[in-house]
Amino acid sequence: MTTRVYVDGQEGTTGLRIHEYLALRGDIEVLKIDPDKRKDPVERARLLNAADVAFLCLPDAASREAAAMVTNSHTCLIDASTAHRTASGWVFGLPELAPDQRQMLRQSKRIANPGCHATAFILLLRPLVDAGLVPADALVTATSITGYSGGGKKMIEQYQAGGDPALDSPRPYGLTLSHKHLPEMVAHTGLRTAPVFMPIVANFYKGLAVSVPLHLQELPGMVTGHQLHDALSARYAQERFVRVMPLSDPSTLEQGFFDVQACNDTNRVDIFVFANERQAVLMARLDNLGKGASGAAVQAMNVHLGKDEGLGL
Ligand SMILES: NC(=O)C1=CN([C@@H]2O[C@H](COP(=O)(O)OP(=O)(O)OC[C@H]3O[C@@H](n4cnc5c(N)ncnc54)[C@H](OP(=O)(O)O)[C@@H]3O)[C@@H](O)[C@H]2O)C=CC1
Ligand SMILES: CC(=O)N[C@@H](CCC(=O)OP(=O)(O)O)C(=O)O
Repeated sequence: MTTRVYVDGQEGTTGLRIHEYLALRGDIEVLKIDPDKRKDPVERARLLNAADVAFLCLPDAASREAAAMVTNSHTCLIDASTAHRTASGWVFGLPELAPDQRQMLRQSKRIANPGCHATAFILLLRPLVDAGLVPADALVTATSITGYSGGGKKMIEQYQAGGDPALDSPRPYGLTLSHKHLPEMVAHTGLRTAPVFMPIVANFYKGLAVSVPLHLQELPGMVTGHQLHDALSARYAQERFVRVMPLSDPSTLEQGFFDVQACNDTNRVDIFVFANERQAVLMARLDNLGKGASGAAVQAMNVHLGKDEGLGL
C-alpha cells in the first residue's frame, strides 16, 4: 500500500530536499499542489487532509496555521519549523533521543522535528545528563558553526548574490542570547538552565558543528574524558545514524583542523570527545539540510510508519 505524502512549503529549501528523498521511493505517492495555489488556504487544507503524512516546511506562523487546518484524525503532521517543538501533544522527532522515543513517534500524529543546532546539542548532552556525568543544574556554553543554507531561501540568495565583503568572513549571530532553539535545548536535554549559545554562520552552503567546552573539575566527582566518551558510545551503540568517533579522534588531531562539512549529503551525526586531564570539548557535526532538517523529517516518517529508517541514499 502506498503512503500519500504532501509537503506544505514544497518550493522551500527543506521542502525541495524532502522531495528528492521521496523521489527515490516506490512506496510513496506525492500529492503536489499547483504552484499558483501553494499559498491558497483552501487548496492547502484539501491536500493536508488528503495526506497520510504531511510535512510542514514553512515559517512558524504558517506551520501553526497548517496544523489548525487538519480536521481529520488520520493525517500525521511532521513539522520542520520551530512552532511545536516544546508544545504539548507533539512528540519530538528525534528517534535517538531516548529508548522510548521511537514508540512515541509510532503512536503520535503530531511530530515536531528538532532544529539543526538543537539536534547536535541535544545528542551531545542528553546521555551525559541522564548518566549524571553532567548535572542537570550545570551551566553550559555552546558554539555552532553553520553553513548559510540554514537561513533558508533568503539567506541563500544573499550569500549567492555575492558582492558583500561582510559575508566573506564568519559572522556570529544570536547575540540577543535568545536563539529560537534554546527552549528545545533545555526541554530535551534535562538541563535546567539554557546554555549560553553562540551560532556562527559562514560562507559555505551546508554543514554544521556544535562545540560544548567543559571544565572537568566543575563536574561532580572525578569525571574523565573516558567516562564522557563511554557514556556517549554506550547510548548510541545501536544507532545507525549516530557515530561516536574515537576519544580525542587521532585523525582529526593529525589534520589539526575539524572538518565541519564531513557529514554533508548524509543523515549522519558524528560525535567527538576531545579531552585532557582537566578539560573536554564535546563536538557534534551534521548536515543541517540532512539530519538537521529534511533527512531527519523523512527518518521520522519512516519510524512513524514502521518502515526501515534508511533514506535510500
Ligand atoms: N534550512 C534549514 O537548515 C532548516 C530549516 N528548518 C525550518 O523548516 C522550515 C522551512 O525552512 P526552509 O525550507 O529553510 O525555508 P525557506 O524559506 O527556504 O522555505 C519556506 C517555504 O515556505 C513557503 N511559505 C511561506 N509562507 C507560506 C504559506 N502561508 N503557505 C504556503 N507556503 C508558504 C515559502 O514560499 P515562498 O517561496 O513564496 O517564499 C517557501 O517556499 C522553517 O520553519 C525553518 O525554520 C528546520 C531545520 C533546518
Ligand atoms: C544559518 C541560520 O540562520 N540557521 C538557522 C537555523 C536553521 C534551523 O535549524 O532551523 P529552524 O529552527 O528554523 O528549524 C538559525 O540559526 O536560526
